Amino acid sequence: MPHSVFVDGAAGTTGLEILDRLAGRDGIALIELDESRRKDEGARREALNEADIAILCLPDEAARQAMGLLDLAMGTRVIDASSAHRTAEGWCYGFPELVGSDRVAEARRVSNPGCYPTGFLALVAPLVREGLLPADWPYTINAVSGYSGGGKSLIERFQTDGAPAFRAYGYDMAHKHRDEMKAHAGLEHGVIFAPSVVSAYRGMIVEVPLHLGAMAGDPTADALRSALSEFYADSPIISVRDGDLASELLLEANAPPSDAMELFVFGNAGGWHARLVARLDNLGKGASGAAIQSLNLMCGLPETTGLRLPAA
Ligand SMILES: NC(=O)C1=CN([C@@H]2O[C@H](COP(=O)(O)OP(=O)(O)OC[C@H]3O[C@@H](n4cnc5c(N)ncnc54)[C@H](OP(=O)(O)O)[C@@H]3O)[C@@H](O)[C@H]2O)C=CC1
Ligand SMILES: CC(=O)N[C@@H](CCC(=O)OP(=O)(O)O)C(=O)O
Repeated sequence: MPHSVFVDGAAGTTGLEILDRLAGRDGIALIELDESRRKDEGARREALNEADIAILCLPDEAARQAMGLLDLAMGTRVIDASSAHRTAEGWCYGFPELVGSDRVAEARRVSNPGCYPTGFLALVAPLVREGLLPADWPYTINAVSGYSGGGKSLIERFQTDGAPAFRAYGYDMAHKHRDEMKAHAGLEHGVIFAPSVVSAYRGMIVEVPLHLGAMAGDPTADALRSALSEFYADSPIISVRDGDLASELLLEANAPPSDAMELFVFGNAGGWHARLVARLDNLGKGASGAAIQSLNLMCGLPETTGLRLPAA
């Protein structure tokens, strides 16, 4: 029997990329609502409850409302791409490399990680867990994203005459991703997060600069890189690159979709300064690709089925 899947918010940026990854896949039967019914509450209620798995690609408030439309007796499992449930009780954080594929495979409620937290957590969470980086450090994250990260409204803003070339934001110091980063890295302090947007459709670079020399235990950039390489050795999605090979990291204006994520650890000659960097597609491992990875696990399929990964 195929697994029936309903994407609520299928006409949005994340939803469309999920449909693209599901196109032509065996074992999946899509439940679709046409344009006239896609926001109709009754039609959505019916589709949500008919599905084996519902993927919510909605703004936070609409995602919470969708959860209220579910009849628990129907047993629909949920993957929520919004930030409504990322630190909520009873939800599995959909980052299989960090929480374990088995936990995602068995979960009834999976919260898809945010795009920026995906880069930050991939770099920092394993190193904190292994005691190589302190949990009580005041971490800072500098990041740049393609404009599709802001959904339809930001896409329109960046594709209209007079669009900015660069937009820095988050100056209220209260970006919604901060709690998610702190919670899932197991940190003691809130992070300082400096996000920005460039005039490229997709892609992001997330950087964590570190004064290693001021940390107890004197971790070195080489030690951090080795630990990450070992941690992700079996991952077909996350790879650790040799920092010596990169003197610059680029985002292409028209990059194709990718579900891969590359990690870099750059260190200075003395080894007391490091820059931990993740490069990923905000719509790939940062959103739609991650949702498909979780969907695959929940359906008992190989976790990379349907993902957009570069040829090995
Ligand atoms: N874009 C990205 O890179 C990432 C996005 N996310 C998250 O994924 C979710 C979706 O984001 P994104 O795709 O970018 O946003 P978009 O704005 O591109 O799409 C949201 C879609 O939801 C639809 N929608 C809004 N309210 C309702 C409702 N009540 N019922 C049914 N449909 C509704 C919108 O309809 P309409 O078309 O009429 O506006 C739109 O099609 C958000 O929570 C976002 O934070 C997470 C990680 C990365
Ligand atoms: C460029 C841009 O605007 N990005 C979004 C985050 C995108 C994302 O990860 O979405 P969630 O809302 O699901 O967390 C922002 O900063 O709010």
